[in-house]
Formats: sequence, C-alpha cells, structure tokens
Amino acid sequence: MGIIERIKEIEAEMARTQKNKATEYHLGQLKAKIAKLRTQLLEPPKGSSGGGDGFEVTKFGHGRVALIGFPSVGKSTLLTMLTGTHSEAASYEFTTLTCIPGIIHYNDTKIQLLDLPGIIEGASEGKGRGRQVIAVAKSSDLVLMVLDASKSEGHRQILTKELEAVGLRLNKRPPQIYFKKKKTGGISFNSTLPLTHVDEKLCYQILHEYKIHNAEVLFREDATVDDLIDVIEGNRKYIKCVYVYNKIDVIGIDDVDKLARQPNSVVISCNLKLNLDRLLSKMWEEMGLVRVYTKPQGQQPDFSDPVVLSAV
Ligand SMILES: Nc1nc2c(ncn2[C@@H]2O[C@H](COP(=O)(O)OP(=O)(O)OP(=O)(O)O)[C@@H](O)[C@H]2O)c(=O)[nH]1
Ligand SMILES: [K+]
Ligand SMILES: [Mg+2]
Repeated sequence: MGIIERIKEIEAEMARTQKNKATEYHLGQLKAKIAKLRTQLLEPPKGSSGGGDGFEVTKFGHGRVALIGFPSVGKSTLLTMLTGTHSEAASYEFTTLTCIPGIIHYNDTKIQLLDLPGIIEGASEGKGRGRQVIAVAKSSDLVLMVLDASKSEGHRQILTKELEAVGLRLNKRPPQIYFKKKKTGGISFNSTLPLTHVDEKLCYQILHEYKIHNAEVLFREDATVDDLIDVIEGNRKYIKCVYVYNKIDVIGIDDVDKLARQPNSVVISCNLKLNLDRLLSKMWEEMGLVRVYTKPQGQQPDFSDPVVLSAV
C-alpha cells in the first residue's frame, strides 16, 4: 500500500472513531501516525538528488510574497497590475504553468511577488503542480491566498488544509512547548500551567509513536496534541497569510462587507482597480518591514536607499 492510501485509511479510521475521553489517546496516536507519513511523503524519492523539477526562482529584494490560489481566481491579473511584469491571464483554468516573478516598489523597498500555477484539492499529495507550488509558498515571507469572492468559502478551507498537510502553519506562532531529546533519563513531562488538552499519558504515547524514550517536555501554554506533534516533527514553517478576495465587482455589497470583515482579509477587484492600495499597505504591515536611513557622518541621509529590516 502506498503512503497516500495509508493516510486515507487512517483518516477514515479517525472519522469512524467517536471523540471522547476514552478514545483521545487512540486518536492522538493516529494523528502522530498521519504526521509521520506526511513527513515521509515530503522526502525526495530514494535515488533522486532531491531537486530538479521545482520552480527555481532566485530571491530578490527585501521580501518574497507568493500568490496561492485555485485556478482562474485572478493571480496573474493581480501580478500584472502590481508589478508591471506581464503574466498571461485568461478565462480558462491553468493558464499559468510556471513561476513568474515580478517586483513591487513600495515605500522605497522592493518586494518580490511570485505568480504561480493554480492549485487544487490534493495538491499536497502531488496533484497538478501542487508540490512545487507549495515549496515556493514555504520559501516566502508572506502568502497571499487569492480567492474568488463569488465562489464558496470552502475554497479557503481546502487550501488551508492542503498547506497544513505539508507543514505550513498560517498566521500562527510556534507552540510554546520546550522539547529536547536526551540520551538517557527517561521522559520528564512538566507544565507551567494546568493543561486541558494533553496529559502525561497522552504525551508519552505520542513520543512512543516516534520511538522517543528519553526527552524533556515542558508545556508553557495549554497546547493541543497537534501542537505537540508539530514540535516533535520540528519541520513546520510558520508564515503570515493575507486572504485576498478578488472579483468583488461580481458580488453584492452585503457579501463584500461580510468578506471584508473576516480576519486578515482584503477585498479587491482587479477589473475595477478597487482597493489595491489597501492590499499593498496590508502586505507591508504583515511583512513587518522597517526602513533605516543611514547617514554618513557630516552628510545628509540618503532617503532613496534605506536599509530594510524585517521586524517579524
Ligand atoms: N470579474 C472579474 N474578473 C476578473 C478579475 N480579475 C481577473 N478576472 C478574470 O478572471 C480570469 C482569470 O484570471 P487569471 O489572472 O488568468 O487567473 P489565474 O488565477 O492567474 O488563473 P490560472 O493561472 O489559470 O491559475 C480572467 O478572465 C480575468 O480577466 C476581477 O477583478 N473581476
Ligand atoms: K486563468
Ligand atoms: Mg495565472
């Protein structure tokens, strides 16, 4: 049986299992099994050098932003509008087949914006160019999840799930769990506050699943078993994400209002050039870029060429 089939089988078992106090240890163990298989899925196949067919685009500027979304939501149209680099746009799906870089000039800084092929459900398992697209997302400082305002909210959840499946965590900070493997001494489990999701037994079981028998674990927040697994896996990437609802020209004002009130969201229309300024300022804000103007002694500072630092 392949890795994907095994993941599907465990997911089915989890769906069948009722969630209660008695099953929580078993469910935790199944979660760890899935996490291990997903990590295996990300490893390059044996015998390959591990690279080659990815989208190799050199980093440029003070930060990198990736456009992630379903096909035909307007990613290429947006890149063309914000950067002046032309990326082919059309009404059919999968118009873009590779990674197209452009540069945004904003507040005296240069931000690399990457247009990418659309991704679909199953991308994390290798459907379409999903794996390559997600690899680019992982290399970015910010993800713009582009959504079609007239399509179902389900798309946002599907994409978030696909990105999570490969270890991306959007708008989340790393769990406050100290974890260190040891050579001897067994497992020491401690917390600085009462825990409501994980107890010592569950923690032992998860560690057992990873064949870890000596370690120090200290919970500094009321974290979940998913958080614990993330910390043990250690390969998670925490990235900010702005949800960009495009094509608001085709929906009613009440719906626009609803979308605009979602957290971390910006509503735009490329066709009507609506709210693109707001998108740029939100991007800037989320990237936490800070300009520092250096001043040579006895001279005026050069206001056209700041040193740009990232505050996040
Ligand atoms: N109504 C409306 N249509 C738009 C808007 N922005 C883009 N479109 C249209 O949506 C279609 C798809 O645009 P693309 O830019 O090719 O979308 P994409 O996300 O790059 O698509 P793929 O590369 O195929 O994944 C085109 O026909 C665009 O003209 C908008 O703000 N409003
Ligand atoms: K398209
Ligand atoms: Mg495109």
